[in-house]
Amino acid sequence: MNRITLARPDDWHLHLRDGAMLAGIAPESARDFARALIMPNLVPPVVTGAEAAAYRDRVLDAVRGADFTPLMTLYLTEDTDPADVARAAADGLVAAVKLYPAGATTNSASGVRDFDRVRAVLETMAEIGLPLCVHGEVTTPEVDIFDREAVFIETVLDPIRRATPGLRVVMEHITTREGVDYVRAGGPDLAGTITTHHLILNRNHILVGGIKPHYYCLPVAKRETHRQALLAAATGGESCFFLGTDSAPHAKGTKECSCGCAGCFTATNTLPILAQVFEAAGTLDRLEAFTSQHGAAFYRVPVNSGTLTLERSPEAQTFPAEIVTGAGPVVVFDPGFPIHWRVAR
Ligand SMILES: NC(=O)N[C@@H](CC(=O)O)C(=O)O
Ligand SMILES: [Zn+2]
Ligand SMILES: [Zn+2]
Repeated sequence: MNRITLARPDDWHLHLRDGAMLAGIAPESARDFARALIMPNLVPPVVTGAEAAAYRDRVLDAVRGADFTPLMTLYLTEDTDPADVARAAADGLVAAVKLYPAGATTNSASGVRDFDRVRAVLETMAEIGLPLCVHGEVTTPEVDIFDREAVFIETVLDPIRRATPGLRVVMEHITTREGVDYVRAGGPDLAGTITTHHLILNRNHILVGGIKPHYYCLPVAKRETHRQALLAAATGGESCFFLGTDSAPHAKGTKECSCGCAGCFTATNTLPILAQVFEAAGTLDRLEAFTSQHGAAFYRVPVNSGTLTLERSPEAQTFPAEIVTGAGPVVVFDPGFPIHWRVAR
């Protein structure tokens, strides 16, 4: 197959930042994606409906003219007001609430420490059907970083779900076989997003032959067996798994330094990379389900009416190595193998 046409894709987990970074990188997503779920981990975070409305306007300014709808999220804190969440959902302003365990990842200092303190918000969300998106890692210093997702499922996520019947949950950027198995067994109220880079990277890619700061993200890539489980989940056609790129721009200098930031920037070339990965797996016919259908179904929005066509050429494609922004250059994810697909313009 040399050409494939999909309903326009959605990115169900995207970081667009703010200010000069937002202005520089938002077009990279708006070019190929019709909608994206915009993460609220700004500094300070997007906590209230009013803050989400203002941020949505800034995102719309940044993509000026593009056919792109930002779906906003609220950052869950121990002080979040359930009534404000319910209002923002009823107004169609927010599509989800995001749970960051305090200290788990980039800009998560305002996250949740005591899960009992967010019980009322979670109960309201269960009543109105508003999904909770979860960064699923414990932050306990004793727990090994490669085990943090699996331990989170057992000690945090499963208890929350049992205590809050009807709560709809998305386990974001799953990185382990345990995550895949938990989502698969979780029934219609549970889904999992999978990133582009976690379909490609295992932990060797980060560490063997020299440290690769642009392959460092959280949750960190795991052993090859876990990557294979993620690949089987993404390409297997099961409706509980869909694309959330977690494209997370950081200025080059803040990744290439002695304490580099976590995040891979994949917005620019995600769809060509995914076409290559699905083709290699012999499942190109399931790419559209992963990029454009399953997520829409979980979030109860129609599949996009526009289309996007990918075409294959014998020669490898080249993509920009960096995106220039007013906040510094952002290095574009390099999968480490040739990509023969490009988006037809
Ligand atoms: N994934 C990352 O490594 N980083 C994300 C935060 C996140 O999604 O956890 C970021 O905001 O940079
Ligand atoms: Zn995260
Ligand atoms: Zn993220």
